[in-house]
Amino acid sequence: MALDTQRVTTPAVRVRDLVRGFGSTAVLRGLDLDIAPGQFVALLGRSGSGKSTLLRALAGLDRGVAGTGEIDVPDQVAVVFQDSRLLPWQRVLPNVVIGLDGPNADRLGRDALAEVGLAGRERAWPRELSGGEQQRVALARSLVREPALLLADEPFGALDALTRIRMHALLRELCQRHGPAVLLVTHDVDEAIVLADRVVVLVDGAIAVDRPIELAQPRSHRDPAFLSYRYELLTALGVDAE
Ligand SMILES: Nc1ncnc2c1ncn2[C@@H]1O[C@H](COP(=O)(O)OP(=O)(O)OP(=O)(O)O)[C@@H](O)[C@H]1O
Repeated sequence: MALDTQRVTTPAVRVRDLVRGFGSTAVLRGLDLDIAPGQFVALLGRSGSGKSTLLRALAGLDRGVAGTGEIDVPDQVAVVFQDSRLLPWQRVLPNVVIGLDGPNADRLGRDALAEVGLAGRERAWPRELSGGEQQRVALARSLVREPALLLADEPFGALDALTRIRMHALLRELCQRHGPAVLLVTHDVDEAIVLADRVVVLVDGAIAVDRPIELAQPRSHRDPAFLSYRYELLTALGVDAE
């Protein structure tokens, strides 16, 4: 019983008093953030506010940077960036299962590709895929590892508006099925409201707004409640939301 209680209350991500800077410039100034297991959090902030710095810190990618504070993340963390970072000299399937051991790796990779709508493209080269398809492969490569935490830095930033909308639905579906905690960095307020259980806004190096999005899925931009979240978040970002 005590163990169960502990499991329910232990966050997937726990950040306390995180300070990160470059030279004399402080970027994160005592940031606190918890993300519950399976929770989808979108991170908004103005350009240069430190969103990628936070994500890189959580991913363990910034060891050279001066900083203090506590960061607890699960062992299994996957990261998706704006560009797919596929190896151009490897076909699609080997890109998905790269670094994966065991006799089932190829089968798991094929299943993951089918999940992202790319069954039959296992032997294609990355250059033969569209930008959206390459991001689908990047998602398959992440999810085949069943991460407890998915970190995504503007994963749809380079895609056209229609592809972006399709990718939103896909990401939401994949996350519901696989259940990782998610931290999605985005510039796009609507994307944050469409996808996230909770939206946090980074201002002056700390979380200034932490807003649960209490709308059923799928979410409509025309819903008055959607517009009210948009107004609040744009205002927090210092954008004239009138
Ligand atoms: N390796 C680095 N060396 C020096 N300064 C850096 C480095 N990485 C980031 N910075 C600085 O830290 C600040 C925050 O950068 P970061 O990339 O985290 O912002 P961001 O919120 O992700 O911005 P954007 O939305 O434009 O991608 C910026 O002022 C940036 O110039």
